[in-house]
Amino acid sequence: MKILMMRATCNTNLYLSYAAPLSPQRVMSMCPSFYPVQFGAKPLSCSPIKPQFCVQVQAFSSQQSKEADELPASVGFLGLGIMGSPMAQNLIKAGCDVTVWNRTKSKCDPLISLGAKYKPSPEEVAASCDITFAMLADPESAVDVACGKQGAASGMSPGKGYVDVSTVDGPTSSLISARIQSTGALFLEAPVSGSKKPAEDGKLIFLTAGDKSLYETAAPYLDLMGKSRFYLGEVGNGAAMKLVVNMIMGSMMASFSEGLLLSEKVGLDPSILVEVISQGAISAPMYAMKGPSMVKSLYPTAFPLKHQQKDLRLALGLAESVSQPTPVAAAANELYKVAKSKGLSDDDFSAVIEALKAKLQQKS
Ligand SMILES: NC(=O)C1=CN([C@@H]2O[C@H](COP(=O)(O)OP(=O)(O)OC[C@H]3O[C@@H](n4cnc5c(N)ncnc54)[C@H](OP(=O)(O)O)[C@@H]3O)[C@@H](O)[C@H]2O)C=CC1
Ligand SMILES: O=CCCC(=O)O
Repeated sequence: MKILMMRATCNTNLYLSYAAPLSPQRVMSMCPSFYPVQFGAKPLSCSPIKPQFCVQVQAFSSQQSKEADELPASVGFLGLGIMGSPMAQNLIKAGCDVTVWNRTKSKCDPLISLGAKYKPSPEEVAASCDITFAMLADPESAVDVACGKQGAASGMSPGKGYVDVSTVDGPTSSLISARIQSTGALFLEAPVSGSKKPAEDGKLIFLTAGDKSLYETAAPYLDLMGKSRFYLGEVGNGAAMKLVVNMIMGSMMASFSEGLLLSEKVGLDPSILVEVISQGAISAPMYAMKGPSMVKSLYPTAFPLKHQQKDLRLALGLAESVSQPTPVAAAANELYKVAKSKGLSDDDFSAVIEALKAKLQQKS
């Protein structure tokens, strides 16, 4: 039985409380950059679900409490790559007391110039902050920074919280959660939907799961970095939601690449294909944003291809764990692997089109 309650407040914030399965429609609603979603009064229809996918969802489409003077806590930020840097910057710009760490120290410097404090290890950041966020490349680095030597867990204690916003798989998140909780501290996973520009604009979508009280404490910070947040229940659900979203995205990009190349091969102008798509039912901001540069064989990095391949690999593992066939994603994953082998790991994931070009050249 589904319950959907919506109410619009006078300041136009929309609060949506939704007790429902993790339906395909919910996944769609969490990737608004790919498909326009309309919340209606009518409940979305859901297919039968497995108990492990039953979650409590609370979504806040928000311009909520963004006043830094109401934020007493000191905040740590570990991992200052493409995403972590702008996210930490938004906290600093809002007036938060932020302490940063990054493996490559030079990436801390611009943030220190903006007013951040610096500590030389994750342990020292965690020891000096109330809440510590981590935005790391992959499961290995997320575990290392949280649980390794001089890792954040060594600096955690009761009263503190650790919020991992990296994209990892559920088992990795559970492992980090257990280590953090063993110190008496609280854990929340909160991977994000949205890329470099939404990170800069404070418009990310947080897919959170884990300790509810930490979710509530962290909410004002999430709102400084994002435009909405979903609370999905127990640890692993946020990771799973993120992997499903990125599995869809990876396949979409591979399919788009095939279309661009096929249009060219049959004598059409791929730029016109981009325009045609933009006006129809399959239009997506992702195609409109990446298409014009893909036509010019340019791939300025917003989401590194190596991370997209990592997400497909982890999503396929998730599917395997529940015996769910995912042939389209598996085929897409092979293309990203080819692209990696051609040295495109650090290009944008739209460079996957080069893997198809390479296949064409092999044939001719
Ligand atoms: N870019 C995007 O559009 C999005 C990315 N994500 C996810 O967010 C996470 C970060 O992505 P992004 O910022 O793009 O990635 P980057 O590759 O730009 O940054 C990765 C960060 O991880 C650090 N790191 C890597 N390996 C280690 C290690 N062994 N020990 C310690 N630190 C390490 C890097 O440190 P150093 O600087 O020293 O290399 C850097 O701070 C990934 O999980 C990604 O999948 C999620 C949404 C969108
Ligand atoms: O993990 C990367 C996601 C990129 C996006 O949501 O646009």
